[in-house]
Amino acid sequence: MKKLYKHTTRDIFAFVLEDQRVLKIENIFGEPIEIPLYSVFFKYFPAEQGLKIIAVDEAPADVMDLFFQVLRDVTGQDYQYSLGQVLTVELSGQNLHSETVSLKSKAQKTLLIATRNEGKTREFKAMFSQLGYAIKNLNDFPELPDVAETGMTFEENARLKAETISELTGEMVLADDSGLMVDVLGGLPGVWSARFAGDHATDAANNAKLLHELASTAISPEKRKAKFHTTLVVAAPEKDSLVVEGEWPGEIATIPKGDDGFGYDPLFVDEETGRTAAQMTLEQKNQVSHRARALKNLLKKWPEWLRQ
Ligand SMILES: O=P(O)(O)OP(=O)(O)OP(=O)(O)OC[C@H]1O[C@@H](n2cnc3c(O)ncnc32)[C@H](O)[C@@H]1O
Ligand SMILES: [Mg+2]
Repeated sequence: MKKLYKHTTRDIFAFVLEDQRVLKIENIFGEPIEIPLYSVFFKYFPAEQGLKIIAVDEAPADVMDLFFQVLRDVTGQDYQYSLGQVLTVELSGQNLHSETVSLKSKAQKTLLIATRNEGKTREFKAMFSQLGYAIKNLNDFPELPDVAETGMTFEENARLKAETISELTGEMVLADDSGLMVDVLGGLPGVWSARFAGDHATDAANNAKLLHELASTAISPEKRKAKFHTTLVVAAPEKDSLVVEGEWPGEIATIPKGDDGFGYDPLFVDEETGRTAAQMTLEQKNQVSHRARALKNLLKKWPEWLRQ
């Protein structure tokens, strides 16, 4: 028999999941509840075990309370917490953990993007803020693992990132796998864009390698045709993932230009305007980029997919 925990006054229940390292928080009747407990869960909850919390009404502070009650019970440690702008966890009067949090207001939804790339995240933040979503990425959850991109296609890698993190958190998760595809290089660097000049290569090293590869073979502009590609995957528990793509045609400049953006932006010349992506403001890039086009395709399918 699973041990069932219940909040002292509210109809909020919890039980421990054996052999499943997830934290699932469900709200039966209302909106999904956003509660900043993942870091604490992955840090302190016994390894190999998960927790499912079911709330009958939306009461984030009481869900917190029940979570810490269970944590104390399963660890035998007297963890205490306080919650304001910052969530702190204490043991025997000693501060163990501090994290800036905002308990979700009903109007604002949060979407987790399975990326550690702050350049991508900035672009998504701007695009999603117009849709009423706040964005978090994996840098907000240091306890979540890095997902190895072992796939040979953008879709395989985007699925790996979205589905792994969704399984671990029990939340809906978006992932982006993207890259630059240069015609004369047969589509390279493609899925290897982040690692073109070697594992953990800097953007500058990747750009230098690209210029080097094109120096002898591709002198004329028509030989320097390229496109940016994005595949987006949204994964959620008990659902088949949603997959969409977007592409942005252009060519590779002979010298880097512009200071904005990230990655290959200083070398990627937009076909329409002749400017590099790094010469555009974030807003301008978000009108035309591969990521923006993929998001547009996502928004066409997302509402129907959410209803399924
Ligand atoms: O996997 P995550 O954590 O999302 O971050 P990443 O940087 O490894 O991202 P990818 O695996 O999708 O690799 C894509 C690489 O392609 C490049 N890239 C993707 N989109 C870009 C853009 O909009 N502008 C410039 N370069 C981009 C950039 O070098 C990225 O590191
Ligand atoms: Mg990556």
